[in-house]
Amino acid sequence: MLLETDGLTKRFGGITAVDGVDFALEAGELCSIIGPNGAGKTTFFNLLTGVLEPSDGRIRFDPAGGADSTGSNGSGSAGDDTALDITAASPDETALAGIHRSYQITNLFPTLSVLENVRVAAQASRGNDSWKLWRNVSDFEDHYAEATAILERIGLAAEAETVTQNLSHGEKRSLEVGVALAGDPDLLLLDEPTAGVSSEGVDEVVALIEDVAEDHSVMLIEHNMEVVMDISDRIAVLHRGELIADGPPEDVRGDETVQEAYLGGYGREESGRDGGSADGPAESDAATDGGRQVGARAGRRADLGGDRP
Ligand SMILES: Nc1ncnc2c1ncn2[C@@H]1O[C@H](COP(=O)(O)OP(=O)(O)OP(=O)(O)O)[C@@H](O)[C@H]1O
Repeated sequence: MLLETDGLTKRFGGITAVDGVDFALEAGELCSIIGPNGAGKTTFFNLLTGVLEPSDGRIRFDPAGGADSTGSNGSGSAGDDTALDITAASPDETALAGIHRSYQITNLFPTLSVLENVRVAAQASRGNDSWKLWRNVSDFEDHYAEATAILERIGLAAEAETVTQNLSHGEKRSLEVGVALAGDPDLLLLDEPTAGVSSEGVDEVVALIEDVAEDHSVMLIEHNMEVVMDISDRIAVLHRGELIADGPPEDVRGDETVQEAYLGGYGREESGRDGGSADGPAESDAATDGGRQVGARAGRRADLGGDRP
């Protein structure tokens, strides 16, 4: 197990934003967190990254156990000796432990170049030592090389010298993912990476998430249900701070409680149109919906393999 929460709770005065959540993530999973506005999704991310301290409960993170479990279907446990208790960790500490995050509202340096945004993140991800004035010049070269490789991966190599504020909204969201990738985290938390992105841009951001999920564990907050149903290995549903469902997309889509709390009929219509396929929307349906190719994530892995720097 890579990440485990046990009774995780956050209260703000009389509001319980996250309410006794028991959640676990296996290494290599892409798990989407969905739920209505105010369900507690961002608060959950804020707890996992140390932005907020829990009122109750515990968070454990086990990159070593997670690494061991890759390929063996999660034999490690966050209860093993290698697990870190990050319940009270600061954002710096969770980042150094291997949890990086992108934000709902863009969090880039607008006047720096695209390359500089990633290079600075690569430098910062090495911890405080990398800021020392007498640091080795080869550190700069390493950070530069890492940033360049990340730009290749996120499709922004041609924009390396562009001032960030001149990027399109979709490109900025991709760059956010690039910044989160710097320092090679074990777990990436992506907060609404497609928010505000045009339909053509959504395709690119989704392809990037799928690519990144090939060699990282990913948790994704996303309101676009087509994206969520398409790319998730698993979906966890929060409602009024409680985890009301947690399972594969087809199970969550068919869950009556989830339908009532959030989906409001989504997927029932899909089942009617595509003959009840459990693998998500049919290709023909998706082609009329923004032209985006859909299909089970596992089915696309072969296409994506080997393209990365
Ligand atoms: N710092 C805060 N102080 C007080 N209440 C807060 C704070 N942050 C969040 N809340 C409350 O906690 C609840 C959960 O909010 P949260 O932002 O986590 O929901 P969400 O599921 O991310 O919503 P959205 O989809 O709209 O982003 C809401 O009732 C919200 O008003």
